[in-house]
This record gives sequence, structure tokens and C-alpha cells, in this order.
Amino acid sequence: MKFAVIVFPGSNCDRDMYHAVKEVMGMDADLVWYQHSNLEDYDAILLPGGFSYGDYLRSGAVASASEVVQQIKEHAAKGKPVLGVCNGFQVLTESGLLPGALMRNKNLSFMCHHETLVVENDQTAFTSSYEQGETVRFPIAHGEGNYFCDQETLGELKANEQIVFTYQNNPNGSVADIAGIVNKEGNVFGMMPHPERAMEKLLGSDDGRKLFQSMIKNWGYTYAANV
Ligand SMILES: NC(=O)CC[C@H](N)C(=O)O
Repeated sequence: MKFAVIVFPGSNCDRDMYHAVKEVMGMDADLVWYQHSNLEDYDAILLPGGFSYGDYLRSGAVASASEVVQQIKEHAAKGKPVLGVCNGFQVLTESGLLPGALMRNKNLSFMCHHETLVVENDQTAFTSSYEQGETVRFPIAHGEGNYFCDQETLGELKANEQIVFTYQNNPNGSVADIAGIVNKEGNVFGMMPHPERAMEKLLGSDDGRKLFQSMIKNWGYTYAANV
């Protein structure tokens, strides 16, 4: 299974994402500069965290207008997986691939610490290696992680079981404690906390591994020996 980690000017979690899929999970992966991209060869697209375009206008807004996002939309329309983490999640909402928006944290501060999340849906192709209701520890590192959508959209997210992770203790004011959502089709997933930074117990948690394991199990063809 081949992963593309898309790098925008200002991405800063791209190496962590690459490390997670390439070195920890043992998959094929490339760092792909947003302007030099032909995504046809890739099975999965990973949008990493960071400050694309310096968070100007709104986080993820400028990146969402780039040509590579058109290609990502085509990739997603084929049912192939797209995972956006943190700034990647912001790019996904800004580009309309996921509903809602990420607003400033309710305390208006950038927050950087571990949070406990609850697995709300273990039936997605991103979370099938987890148990329903399982709690996991992932780091957060964001200033704009306060997920918002209107009541109608929230109703749809609930009805379609698109809420995948919630915060046990909501740190940022997100509606319904939402930490991560999937699209209706189940192949585009965005979350604010960082699974790619929870790959080694030595660094505080390896709970992120199951997320990549799920993707590989559901979309991949080969397992590396160290998975
Ligand atoms: N780590 C990140 O991806 C940060 C995302 C975004 N720039 C924010 O502060 O909300």
C-alpha cells in the first residue's frame, strides 16, 4: 500500500506522518510537494498538520484552493482513502470534503498536550482495529480545533454514525465533543488530535498504530513484518 504525505508550505507534521507510515508501519510512502504531485500512483492520501500558508485567512483555507486539492477530490471520488490530521482536517473542511469548520479554541490559546479520546465508531475503515468505546491517548497541538457545524449537520453526522472520535474532556469547545469525523461514504476522515504522534510508547502512547493498521487492513494489500 502506497501513501502520499502532501507537503504544503508551512506543513510541520509531514515528517511525523511519513515516519508513522514508512518507518513504524513499514509501508511505501512519499513526501509529495503540493506542486509536484501526480497522485494517481497512490492508494492513500495523508494531509499532515502544520500551518499551511501561515494559517492566513483561516487555517487550511489557502491550501484548500490549491490544485492538489482537486486531485485529492478526484482520488476521494474513486472511494480511495484520505486522512487529514489537524491542519489536514482543516484543509478537508475548507475544501468541502468534510462538513463543518474548525474555529479558534474556546480559550483562544494554542494547546499542546495529550488528550483521552473515545472511539465512537469502530466500524469505519479507519478505526476497525479499535473496540467500540475504547479510550485512546493522542497528543493535540492546535489553536483552531473547535469543531463547529449547524444543528442539521450535527443531526446528519449522528444519524450516519460519522462521529468517529470524541474528547473525554473537551479541551477546545468542539460541538458534541467531536475530535474526528468521517464522510458519509466512509473514505475521507479528519481529526484534530495526532495519531501519527502516538506511534511509540516511549513518546507517551502508541495508540495511533491501530488507526494506520485499520487503513492497511481495509485498503492495503500487504502487511509489513513489523505491523
Ligand atoms: N498542528 C497543527 O496542525 C496546527 C493546526 C492549525 N494551524 C492550528 O493551530 O489550529
